[in-house]
Amino acid sequence: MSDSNGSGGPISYDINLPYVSEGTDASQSTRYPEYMPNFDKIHFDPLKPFDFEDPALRVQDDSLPNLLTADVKLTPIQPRIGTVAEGVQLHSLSDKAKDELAYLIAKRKVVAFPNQDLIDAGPAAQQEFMEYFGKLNYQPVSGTVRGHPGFHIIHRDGNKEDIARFMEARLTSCLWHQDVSYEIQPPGYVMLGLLDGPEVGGDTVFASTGEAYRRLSPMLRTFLDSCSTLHSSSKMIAHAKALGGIARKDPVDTVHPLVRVHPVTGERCLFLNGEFVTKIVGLKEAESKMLMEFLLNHMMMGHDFQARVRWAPKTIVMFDNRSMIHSAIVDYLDDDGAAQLRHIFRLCAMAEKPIPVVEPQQQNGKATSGTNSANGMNGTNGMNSTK
Ligand SMILES: O=C(O)CCC(=O)C(=O)O
Ligand SMILES: [Fe+2]
Repeated sequence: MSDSNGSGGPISYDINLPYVSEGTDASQSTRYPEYMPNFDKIHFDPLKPFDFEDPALRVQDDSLPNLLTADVKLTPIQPRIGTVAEGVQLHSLSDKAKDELAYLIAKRKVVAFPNQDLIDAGPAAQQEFMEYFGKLNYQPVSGTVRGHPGFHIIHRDGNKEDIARFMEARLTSCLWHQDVSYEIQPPGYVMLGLLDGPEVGGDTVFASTGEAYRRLSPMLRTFLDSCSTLHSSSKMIAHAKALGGIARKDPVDTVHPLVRVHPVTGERCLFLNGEFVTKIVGLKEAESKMLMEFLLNHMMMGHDFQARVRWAPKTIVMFDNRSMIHSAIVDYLDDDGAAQLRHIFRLCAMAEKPIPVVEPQQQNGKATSGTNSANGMNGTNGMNSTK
């Protein structure tokens, strides 16, 4: 597919591919050797359909009394998106508080939790925590934690040659994407946990795909509401294999709506990224390429609907993969172009099959504008952004 990241070259996903080969002495390059990327040869069957109910829909009281106790302080990162939540320990939340956590993330889209005990609670506790929010994704190509296949591990330390090769044909390290968008039920709530990282740099940047949608003209929105796109993991898997990596799953190709309705907020969100989407179904090649480039550029350029998260070790960030597109920022290089240590894990909780605005049968001429309002909770809810 065409370039969406300003490099002029084809898009690949190799910035997340292994930088530590088997046999590397892990203890030299991390305080968390258990989380060094593992590439044991395991094969997973395709994900079967599963029932999903968003935990946020169980919330009765939008003041979130179980989560936002007196010692919790919420600070907005940007007025409408992003919150830093101090005083919450994810590890000790009740189920009711977890429902409210889902609600908070659905509303604010990305929430950072500094100083989390959960970081030191180990992979089993972290996986169990995220299983509350949906079925865990097992990563097809990237490093994981042995015995805990829900983990996707990024470990960068040095990697001078890899980074130089990666940057050879590109202008930026940014790869804007939604995680695992090619699955039939792609992730909703996603957790990132920083084990170790540079003092400055290595932020993660997020853009609101709902606000990106709302900025478009009503005429274009109506057209996009009826479009669908092809998401595929084929290229990522072929690329991993070409580099001598493993593939734990067969490629998955899925057609998704280009605009999806959020099951909690009712918001319509663009669902399109530069990593996995290969085309807009039904358009001619040039039309599809042009429209995808336009929409991706719009999301990447819209600094007035973006938020950047700054990290410190033991910070956990949770975000909503249905209403956000995001990118890592690899700017923590020394003068020689070698990366400082950054070691982070990701756990993705798979959610609903993306809800279209226009049901496919309506697209065949019966109706032109759908009004799938999902499950309410749209508009104000009295939740202050600081507490
Ligand atoms: O490293 C980061 O900041 C984000 C990583 C990411 O987006 C991913 O691995 O899917
Ligand atoms: Fe990601």
